[in-house]
Amino acid sequence: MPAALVPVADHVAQVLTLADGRTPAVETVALDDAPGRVLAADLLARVAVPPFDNSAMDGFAVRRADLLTATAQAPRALDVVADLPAGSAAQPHVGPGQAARIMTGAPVPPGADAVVPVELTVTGTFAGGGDTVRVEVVAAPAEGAHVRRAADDVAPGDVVIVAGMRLTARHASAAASVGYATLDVVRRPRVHVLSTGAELRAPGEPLEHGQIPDSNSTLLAGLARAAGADVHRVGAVADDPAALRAVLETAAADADLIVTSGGVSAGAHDVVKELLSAPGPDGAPAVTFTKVAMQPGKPQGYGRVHGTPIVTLPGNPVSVFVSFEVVVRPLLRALLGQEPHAPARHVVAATGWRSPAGRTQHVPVVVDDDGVRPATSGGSGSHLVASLALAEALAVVPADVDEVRPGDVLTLLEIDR
Ligand SMILES: Nc1nc2c(c(=O)[nH]1)N[C@H]1C(S)=C(S)[C@@H](COP(=O)(O)OP(=O)(O)OC[C@H]3O[C@@H](n4cnc5c(N)ncnc54)[C@H](O)[C@@H]3O)O[C@H]1N2
Ligand code: MOO
Repeated sequence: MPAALVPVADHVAQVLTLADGRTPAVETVALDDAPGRVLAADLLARVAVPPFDNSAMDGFAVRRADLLTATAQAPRALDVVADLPAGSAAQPHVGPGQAARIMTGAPVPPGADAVVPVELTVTGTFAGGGDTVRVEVVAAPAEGAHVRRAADDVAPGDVVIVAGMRLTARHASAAASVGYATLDVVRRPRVHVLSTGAELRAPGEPLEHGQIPDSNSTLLAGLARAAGADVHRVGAVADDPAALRAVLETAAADADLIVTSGGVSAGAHDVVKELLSAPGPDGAPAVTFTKVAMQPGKPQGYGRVHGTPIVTLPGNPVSVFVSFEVVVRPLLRALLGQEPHAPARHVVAATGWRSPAGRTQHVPVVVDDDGVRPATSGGSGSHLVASLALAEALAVVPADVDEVRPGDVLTLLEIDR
């Protein structure tokens, strides 16, 4: 009787042990280079946002108490004692019956407690050169009107970005706004990606009967790079144990993680399994090959080669994609000092489909207003690599469900992150 399939969560937990005891190395990058990187430590504001009380409008900084009775019929006149453009370092005192002309972003001067927009004034021309002119205000401002308070957004010492965050342009701009020109980020894990199979040719090469393009190494390299890794794509290695051994030795010397595809099932030429099942110096196999209760992606392996973590994925291209999302991405996240699993979202099925009993199904889906539906009529077929480009997410069907019905709630794995 065949051995029971390993539940997906148990397998992922085993693979994650490859990251145990590894502390991510840290490096400093300029803000422009920060998007795509992972923040190494909580970022505390060095300066407040805004750093000072400032005007939200072009107009006049005033004392509200002067203007309580101001209306269009009975405007209130004030003496204009200063002109404050954004960037002004001047701090003129605004006394009773006075105003300062002020532009958006300029510091609100001492004594003033509200800003009247220029549209609510009738004679707001300013003579310049320090001359005192008068402005008429036609409405009473609300308390603190159009004043953006210092530290409205964050105060010095506030946590602005938490460690482990995958940085975007928004994070880089937040860091700039609180006083940083550089950020400490996690060094990218070095990942070597290779494919195995005698049938594989490099993309674009002419194909003889029986041959196919190596699409898996392109897929894995792109996914790992987008997840934050520094990737070396080895490409395709023939089904030859000596050649594979040599490639793996080179990879182990350079990489933090090796990811392979193909050669892990029950075939006569499954070279990855054949080579790496052999016991290491202490007698224990360095790589464990197993069958996981998932579809696609059942045959899997994980372990170490010369001490370097390795994950061996099955060869079918959709299996590779699903395996990356389910198995490799959590490991990469762990190597980057992130929580292995991003928070799950839920969706409803817009249509029904079959799912293999006893295996968690991961179906490439498109996401519409009424829910998700398989991206191709072939569902989760593991060879449908060209149509995989249509997918917008993976829908997860639990192992104990063999039929999805319209309206069923499913977990959604986001892709292209
Ligand atoms: N007797 C059994 N046969 C198979 C089993 C099984 O349990 N018993 N499992 C099936 C499942 S499920 C999968 S998945 C595949 C996995 O096989 P391998 O990991 O050994 O992969 P290969 O045989 O090398 O290739 C499978 C398939 O994928 C194509 N392929 C491989 N590499 C690439 C690449 N780099 N780019 C594009 N396409 C690739 C390859 O040509 C094959 O068609 O085994 C089943 N068989
Ligand atoms: O589990 Mo295999 O990956 O069906 O296709």
